[in-house]
Amino acid sequence: MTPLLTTTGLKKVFGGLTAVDAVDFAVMPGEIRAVIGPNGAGKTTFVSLICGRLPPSSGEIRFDGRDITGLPAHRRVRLGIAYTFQITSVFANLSVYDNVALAVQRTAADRRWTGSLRDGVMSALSRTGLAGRAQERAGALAYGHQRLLEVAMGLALRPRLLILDEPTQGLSDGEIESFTDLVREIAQDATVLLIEHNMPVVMALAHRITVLDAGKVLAEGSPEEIRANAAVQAAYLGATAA
Ligand SMILES: Nc1ncnc2c1ncn2[C@@H]1O[C@H](COP(=O)(O)OP(=O)(O)OP(=O)(O)O)[C@@H](O)[C@H]1O
Repeated sequence: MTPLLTTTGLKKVFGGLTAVDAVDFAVMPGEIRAVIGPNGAGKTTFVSLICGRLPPSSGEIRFDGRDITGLPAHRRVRLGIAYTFQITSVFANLSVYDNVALAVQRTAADRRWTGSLRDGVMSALSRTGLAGRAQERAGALAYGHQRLLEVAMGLALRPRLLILDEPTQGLSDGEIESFTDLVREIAQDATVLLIEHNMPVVMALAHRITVLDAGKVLAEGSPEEIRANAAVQAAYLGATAA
């Protein structure tokens, strides 16, 4: 099987700071991959390079065998890369329904969604548990529900690779549980790249985990391997995981 996504020698330098430092990375189709690491490790910068929000300083990104390093973000969305932002990117004054409708329209314009607008919106809202809030103003939703709305907007883009950046931040314990089920369901027809600080969520969901530290890959492996890795414990896990 060939990887869906690879990065080779991927690097991002901000002034004197190397935020992502020569990262070689590969994700297989259908995988749920978690990227973890201490604050400032370079996780958000790394996924921003993958989705095209930031240009790399050097290195290469391939998606489905194709070199996408120079492609603008909107072209990557068309290829099936969707990124839910760490900072809520919903339109506060539009309804929940209309926010998702914008994503469905975009997908329909690319002919990647051929059903009705309403079916596309309601399917994404049902999967995220937001169907009952379709007519609410997005800005009036609780923070956790706004995060779910972002996931619904990401799903409406019908991605092959869904990048979730700290999706459980601000969710209650019950919401985290349903979110975990949702990610498993999403992974039945998409590949998931998950940046997450909540270690129980990471350990429950990820097939494999990549640990970044100071922009470099410190370790990579199954949840069991990462849990047992002494270098990871020293850099990170000891402080945050039970
Ligand atoms: N636009 C930017 N300009 C300058 N420095 C930046 C910029 N974006 C990020 N950095 C720096 O790059 C480093 C990596 O940041 P990044 O946000 O990618 O880390 P992170 O692992 O996602 O952290 P967190 O877990 O806190 O979100 C940090 O030192 C940060 O201050």
